Amino acid sequence: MSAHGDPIPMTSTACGPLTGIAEVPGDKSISHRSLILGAMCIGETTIEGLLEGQDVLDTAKAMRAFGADVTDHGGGRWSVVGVGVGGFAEPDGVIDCGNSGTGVRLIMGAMATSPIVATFTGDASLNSRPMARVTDPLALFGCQTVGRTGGRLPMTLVGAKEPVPVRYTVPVPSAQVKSAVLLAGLNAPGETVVTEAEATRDHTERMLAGFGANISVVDTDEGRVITLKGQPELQPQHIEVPRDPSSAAFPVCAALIVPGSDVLVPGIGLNPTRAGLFTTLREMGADLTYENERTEGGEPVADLRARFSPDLHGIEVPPERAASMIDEYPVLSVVASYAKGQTVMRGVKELRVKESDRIDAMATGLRANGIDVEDGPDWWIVTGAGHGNVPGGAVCASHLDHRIAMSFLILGMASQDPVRVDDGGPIATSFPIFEPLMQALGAQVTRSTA
Ligand SMILES: O=C(O)C1=C[C@@H](OP(=O)(O)O)[C@@H](O)[C@H](O)C1
Ligand SMILES: C=C(OP(=O)(O)O)C(=O)O
Repeated sequence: MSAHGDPIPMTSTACGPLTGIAEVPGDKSISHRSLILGAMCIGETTIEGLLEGQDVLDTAKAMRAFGADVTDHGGGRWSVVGVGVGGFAEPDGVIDCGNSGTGVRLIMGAMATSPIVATFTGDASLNSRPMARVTDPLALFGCQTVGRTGGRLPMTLVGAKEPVPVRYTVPVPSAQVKSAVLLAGLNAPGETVVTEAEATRDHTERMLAGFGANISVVDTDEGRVITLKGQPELQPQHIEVPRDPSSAAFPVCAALIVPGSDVLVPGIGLNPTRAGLFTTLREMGADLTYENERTEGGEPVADLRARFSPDLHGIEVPPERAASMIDEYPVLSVVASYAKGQTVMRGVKELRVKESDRIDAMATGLRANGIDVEDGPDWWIVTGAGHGNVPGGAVCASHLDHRIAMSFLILGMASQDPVRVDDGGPIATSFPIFEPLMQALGAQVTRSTA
């Protein structure tokens, strides 16, 4: 089933060269944070280029339920009139975050130190994902949780009436956990200190500083130590959301594997905590260049140019790079299928607790399409068939996971036989224009009967 309706079976058939300009939508991580931080200011935050994917729309709806005035002005322009730090109202109904781990975990953090009660739920995928990783540190602030066995949604949070600041070391590499603790720390008096052994995406830290919070980040032997002074008065901002590197990954990877392709993907955020895929692809021999490198809104940005790359070869992806490309492993495994030799991916246990078990979903679907994949608890190895030799021909389950659906559709763009996915509906959570954008480049992606 699709995340929000009937399943949408889709087929991808080998196509001629992909050419043109691929303007991918706004960054999903920054879009969620723009709405949530906007809701925590007094005054009006304006946003340009907001991702209007279902995940972010569900966060917008949630911010309204907590009392913020969120308006869609059309064309990706939005405004949020916030209620201030600690000003969240108690929602009347259940907060449904749909398919979005980022949405639910960040919102739980944002409400955990206010004296209100809120109940959260999501779709079948989200309701099977671990939430104790967030509710455990939120309990240290004084927030109570009642949920299903195993720390799953639906669950109710009773926000702390008299929150205390927290010192917390994040036990898994997760920007969502780090961000939930920082957002909770906003309404606790004194200093909240979060340590992460491995650097994860740092949008929350950068944006909190932009909104006027007193926040510092220090690199130590234990990792990154983030100190936030509680109870600031956040200042409303104007935010221009950069285009999403995780969405850019799809047209970029498609261009690398389809003979004759030459695609420009302009204005992509290349924050080092997000850009690991592009480094990896270049190490694999991809013809991928950064043009017009510049800084926008404090973030490094470039236009990516990807051309067909006939000499791709497998590599061992450094495990310490995993956090900076965590959402891109599914599509990397597709490029690895077209490379010569083995692509070895280790230190990626977190892939098993995303919208689906992404190692299992990709390994099963790639094997069905004639690719050799081995996998273990926190590793997997793809043995490439090389250009022209990827059989294809299978129907793949997308498991309510947008990145799995898009990855298999990319696989079919250069395989011997078409590749089908049982449900492309979840693509709308993060990349609602994927289908027309890829078609405009020359891809043959169609809705079909599976
Ligand atoms: O903070 C964020 O915006 C995100 C963090 C990552 O999740 P984890 O924190 O679970 O690694 C990533 O997979 C997700 O797509 C977005
Ligand atoms: C993991 C993802 O998102 P989330 O955790 O927000 O559901 C993703 O977009 O790949």
